[in-house]
Amino acid sequence: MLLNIQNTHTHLTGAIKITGSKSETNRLLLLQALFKGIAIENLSNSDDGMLMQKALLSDAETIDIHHAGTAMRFLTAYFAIQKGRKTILTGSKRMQERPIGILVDALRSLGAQIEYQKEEGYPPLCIQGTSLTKNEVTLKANVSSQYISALMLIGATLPEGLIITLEGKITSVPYINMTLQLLHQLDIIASFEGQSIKIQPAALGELSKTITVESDWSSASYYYSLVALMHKHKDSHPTEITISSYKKDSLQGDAVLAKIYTELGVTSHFENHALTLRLDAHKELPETLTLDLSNSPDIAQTIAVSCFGLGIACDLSGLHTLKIKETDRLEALKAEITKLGGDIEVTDKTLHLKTRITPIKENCTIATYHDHRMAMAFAPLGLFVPICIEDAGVVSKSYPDFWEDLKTLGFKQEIIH
Ligand SMILES: O=C(O)C1=C[C@@H](OP(=O)(O)O)[C@@H](O)[C@H](O)C1
Ligand SMILES: C=C(OP(=O)(O)O)C(=O)O
Repeated sequence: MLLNIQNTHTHLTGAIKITGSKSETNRLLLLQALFKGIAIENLSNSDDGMLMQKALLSDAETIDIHHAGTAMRFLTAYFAIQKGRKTILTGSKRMQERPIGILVDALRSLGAQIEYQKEEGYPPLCIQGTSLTKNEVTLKANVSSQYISALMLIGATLPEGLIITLEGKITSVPYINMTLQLLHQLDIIASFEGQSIKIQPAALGELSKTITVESDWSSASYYYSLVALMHKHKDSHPTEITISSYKKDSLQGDAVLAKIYTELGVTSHFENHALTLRLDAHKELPETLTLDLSNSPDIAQTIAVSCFGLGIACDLSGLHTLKIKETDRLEALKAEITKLGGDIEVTDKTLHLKTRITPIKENCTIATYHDHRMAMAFAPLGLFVPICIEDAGVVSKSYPDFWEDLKTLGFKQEIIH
């Protein structure tokens, strides 16, 4: 579906309800399958969350997880400990290009039986479930934190628990802390200090807990971007978008958005789980926004596009994980921002955008590369020019209601056949 979107209104106000964090949902669903007695509220309605749920309920031999990277990694650990069960775990063409060797090696060193079906180091996997015999493992921590969270999630089910030693610079640290905090909420004794994670064994089936998932902060990023981009109308009506349900003390690293976007003139106000984003029309924008995003890789696209829209430069670092996500996000950003008239350079871990001196090109078609975040990150530019988003349905990976929610903010949308 090719979608042409635009918002010519000179003011932006609205209230939007976003469903639960995809990351928290994926963790809690897996923990729920391992430890009976967990109830979850405000689950994510994302495709990835649904796929995770379906996979955990299925007794089929072949499980296809499509584009859901977190689910792929977590389920590899889960099926590795399903004694006596054989599972072929596969995914989309892109999933078969996303590396999983570090996790497979770690699980094998604990006693897991996992074979590659096609290329060494990549899905699909043939997993023969068994009891893991060891309780100590060492793995590289600089490629994806999902490998580490996957091990942490099964750690408490092992008879002696699990000690994980991390090698190298740890990437996406808040996601490891999120896993740790959720284990704590289930009264599992676990620690993460320096390069070492320790998980104590826990009794299976003894829990009785209800956990409410906070709404998804990565999805909130697109509203931060919209409010920031209203700088062009700063002399007109107040800009204010309320999103729910959020809290100040989040488990999600992407909550750093509140701090980052103050630089771009967006203030955040929490009240009774509602988060109101307001434009601070007097804020003087920086010439260059400089950020290390190694702790919050999923908001890199939003921030790059916000800066492009505002016409300011940005220097983003810590982007080494972007190349192995739904697409090579660095190359995708470069291609699409260039198409719109931007001057952008990328390396394999950084992005440098120059101050924009020419107007944004109108009626460009943004390619989305099977990546939900490409579609959603570029959509706010519809505040400036009509913009076409290719394969707009791709947003369902994390935020199926995105286009409907944008409509409520006055975005006109036309499907082009
Ligand atoms: O654990 C998680 O829920 C996630 C971890 C991050 O991946 P990396 O650790 O590979 O950066 C993030 O990009 C992904 O969307 C979700
Ligand atoms: C990278 C992402 O997801 P995953 O790795 O779970 O596919 C994402 O949602 O931006």
